Amino acid sequence: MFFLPAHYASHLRDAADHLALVVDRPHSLRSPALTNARLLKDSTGSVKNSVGPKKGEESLCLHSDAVTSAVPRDAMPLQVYYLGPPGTYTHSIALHFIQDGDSARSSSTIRQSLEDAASAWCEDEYRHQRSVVPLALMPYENSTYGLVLDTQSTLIGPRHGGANVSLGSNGQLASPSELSPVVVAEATRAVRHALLGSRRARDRLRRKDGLQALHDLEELDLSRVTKCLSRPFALTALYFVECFVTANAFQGFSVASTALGARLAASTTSSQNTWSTSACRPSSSIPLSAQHAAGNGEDTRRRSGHANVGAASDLQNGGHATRPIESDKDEVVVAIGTEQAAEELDLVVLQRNIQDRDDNETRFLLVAPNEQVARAYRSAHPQPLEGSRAMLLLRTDSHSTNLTSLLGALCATANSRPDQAPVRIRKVDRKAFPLGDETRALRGSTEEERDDASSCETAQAKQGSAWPSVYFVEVESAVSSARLDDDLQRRLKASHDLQGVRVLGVWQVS
Ligand SMILES: O=C(O)C(=O)Cc1ccccc1
Repeated sequence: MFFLPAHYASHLRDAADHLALVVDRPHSLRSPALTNARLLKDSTGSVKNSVGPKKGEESLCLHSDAVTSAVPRDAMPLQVYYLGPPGTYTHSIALHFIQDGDSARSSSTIRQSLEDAASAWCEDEYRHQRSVVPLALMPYENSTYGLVLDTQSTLIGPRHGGANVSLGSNGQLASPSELSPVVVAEATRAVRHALLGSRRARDRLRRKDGLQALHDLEELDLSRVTKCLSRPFALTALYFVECFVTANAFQGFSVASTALGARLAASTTSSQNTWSTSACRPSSSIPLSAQHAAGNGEDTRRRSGHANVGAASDLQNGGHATRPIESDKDEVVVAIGTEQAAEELDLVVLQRNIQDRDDNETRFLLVAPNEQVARAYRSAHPQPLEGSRAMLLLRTDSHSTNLTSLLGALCATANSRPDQAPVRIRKVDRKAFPLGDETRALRGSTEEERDDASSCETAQAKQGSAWPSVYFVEVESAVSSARLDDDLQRRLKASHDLQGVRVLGVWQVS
């Protein structure tokens, strides 16, 4: 595979009538596809496109026998870790994203996906080889629900979020220096929620003849549902859930991922419920994450484009079973998730498209566990010359931080110097650490971390209700990501107002 500037695409379109033309989504995580034409070797020559074009931005992906694959296939394959088990939204984005030779692997939590990527890198190091570029794919924000808090905590890094040494699923240790997340790409995808259940659940929900329809949902009487499992973003942001879960007084349960909810719903096939409170919590206590084993499902993209899905591990083995969730023989448990989860788990789609809005989207970030991996990714995926975005991180001890001077310094420095590219501040998010569990997590195991934590708490005590916070500042520029990176680093060094700001990643956008 090789890359051409986008304007060559129209010439190729005219000239190569034996080539099938495909429009590839420009903001696919496969970064070169963002603005460049891609030529892919394909034995069928048929149009292949699983993701459509977006808002008129097009890059062309041409398939033909006649074209030799010129993207360096000697480049290391990507290994993309995602929040599992297979069938999550993140999984489906990972599948869209990976190509020949790349693989997607399931992790139990969002944080674990980064730790797994870090330990895959360490494992290679240990074997004195470089076989893969391990990355974590993380949902960052949903247009209806908002920010994904576990992703934010993970991006802040182990120093601020918990343990400073972590163990990947492969048992490999990743040290703090190996876990320093760097964002390398992003993708935004529409969310299509489906209501999923077992065949038994479907049979129990079927309306009996003569029963007055309570709502217009096919022949199913959803008022008979007793429990609904999903990730908080689906449980709390749906009018559907409000109507059928809350109004009918059935309980919503928050689980670590939508596919985990589906798996638990699938396992409720007998009157005796088999899942435990360690796997899911009533949604009133959102946000909570089940720290369950999510299976070691691995998808390896084959030339045919199909994925091999690995077997899922037994959920009950990974958790710390406490007490079973109360259930009786009339239990009807459903889940909200992807239609792919129904396929993975042999569940029935009880209702599709239950999202509030069709323009509901989730934005995902592709994250390298450290700068070395980010460099390996970038060298295999040349960045285009224009259009980039960066995420900056600022940790403060209070919420009275002078954002005006911070943001002002970011822009003023840039705009007042002709040799620097204008930078536009796109958005600012904040993750607060109120005195509580998260602040306690700041008490790391090293002296430095304990000092950090206690200085936060002292500052809080002095300032009354002030919370230590981390700000995520996203900036955009028309220049290349390499140039923006250079510019930002220089600005951070030059401005006193920007002390303490760290660049969490610079990547291309179309
Ligand atoms: O649970 C899932 O299916 C996920 O992929 C996680 C997630 C969390 C928030 C928004 C989108 C996806």
